[in-house]
Amino acid sequence: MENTNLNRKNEEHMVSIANKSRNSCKAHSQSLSYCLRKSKSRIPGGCTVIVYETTSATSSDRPFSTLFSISVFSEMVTLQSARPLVRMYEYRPLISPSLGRLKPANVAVNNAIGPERSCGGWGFCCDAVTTSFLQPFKAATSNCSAIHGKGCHDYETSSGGKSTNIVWHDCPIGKPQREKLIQQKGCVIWITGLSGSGKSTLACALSQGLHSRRKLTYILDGDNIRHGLNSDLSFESEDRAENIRRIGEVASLFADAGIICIASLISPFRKDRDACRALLAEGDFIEVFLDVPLNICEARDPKGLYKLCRAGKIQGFTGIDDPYEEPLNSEIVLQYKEGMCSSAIDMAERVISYLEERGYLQA
Ligand SMILES: Nc1ncnc2c1ncn2[C@@H]1O[C@H](COP(=O)(O)OS(=O)(=O)O)[C@@H](OP(=O)(O)O)[C@H]1O
Ligand SMILES: Nc1ncnc2c1ncn2[C@@H]1O[C@H](COP(=O)(O)OP(=O)(O)O)[C@@H](O)[C@H]1O
Repeated sequence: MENTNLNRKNEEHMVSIANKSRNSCKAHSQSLSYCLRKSKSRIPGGCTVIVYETTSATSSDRPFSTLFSISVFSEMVTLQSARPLVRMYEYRPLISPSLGRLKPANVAVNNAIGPERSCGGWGFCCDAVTTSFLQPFKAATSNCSAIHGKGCHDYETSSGGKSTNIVWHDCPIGKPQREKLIQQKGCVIWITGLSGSGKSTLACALSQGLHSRRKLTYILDGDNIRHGLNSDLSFESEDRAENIRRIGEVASLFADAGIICIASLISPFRKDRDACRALLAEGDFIEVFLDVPLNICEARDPKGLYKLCRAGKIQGFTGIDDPYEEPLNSEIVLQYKEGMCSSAIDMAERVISYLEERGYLQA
């Protein structure tokens, strides 16, 4: 009897937060799990959440995405019998920047997994009231049993890379509270382009333009970060990927702090940029492609690096003997046209207008 009441209560709670989230998603075109996280909705104790891959879907606007299904069950599910309270779908990148390649699952919802068969998908039970929808993804590692384990715990531990038995701590002061305080919305402006395309100049003009409007920014410039945090990294492709991953993670923390973070780095590989995009809520990652042809960048050559490369003194230089994958769907493309290049200030104003139109310059 007690259990039935608990299940009914859970069911009502989950349906109400799902409805609320769907409505707010419509309004803000944000992902369901993000909305749930943002609305601080909680999965009730005793529920099971299963996240699994529904289809591998690639389309022109979501080239690296997979459709995932998130199902919430009212209790610890048993095979065959389970009917989810709520089922949601959401696109997620195939590659998780912090967890590597996500493990594809092979379960159908009516063949839902229980604790004893946890590795068919990413199931885990959540008992702690602090569980939020962010965590199924954070917790989704190949080591499902560590999550599902022997049942519910007071604290749900998860794994991330080499860290095991870690617990996500929440605080009532979150991004919205910080944003209200500084009257702006945290986001990442990701400037990509060849060496010499004008990334650092644009980043600086943008920071100045926003500063004069009393908006808080911080620049993460590839060159600068390689002097400190990333000084252990070379220009080999794995190290470039790690450079981008770290800067993406730091940028997302800045955005979470409510700051307009301007990341300016070559970031030559699409999948690395898309992985950084996936760290943020929809809309909060604004990719700016400085589309300047190689011959113009080479003619500028402010650091003399192209000359050194042509002289054979530098190997693996982007655009010469190392690849640059142009973005396909940048929010903003700033193009160099037939001898015409807008000034950095004009370009910065275009980005600022974009932010203004989308409400990022107010809380
Ligand atoms: N091999 C090679 N290829 C490209 N760039 C090189 C290389 N060696 C040194 N540099 C200098 O490093 C700056 C690029 O660093 P990033 O961190 O932005 O690069 S990456 O995103 O990891 O590809 C880049 O700075 P920018 O000119 O500001 O782009 C160069 O000054
Ligand atoms: N909009 C622009 N028009 C003309 N020259 C520019 C523009 N932006 C940057 N530059 C010049 O191009 C060179 C490279 O700029 P920089 O910002 O250092 O590029 P990156 O950071 O992409 O290597 C510098 O000499 C800079 O003065």
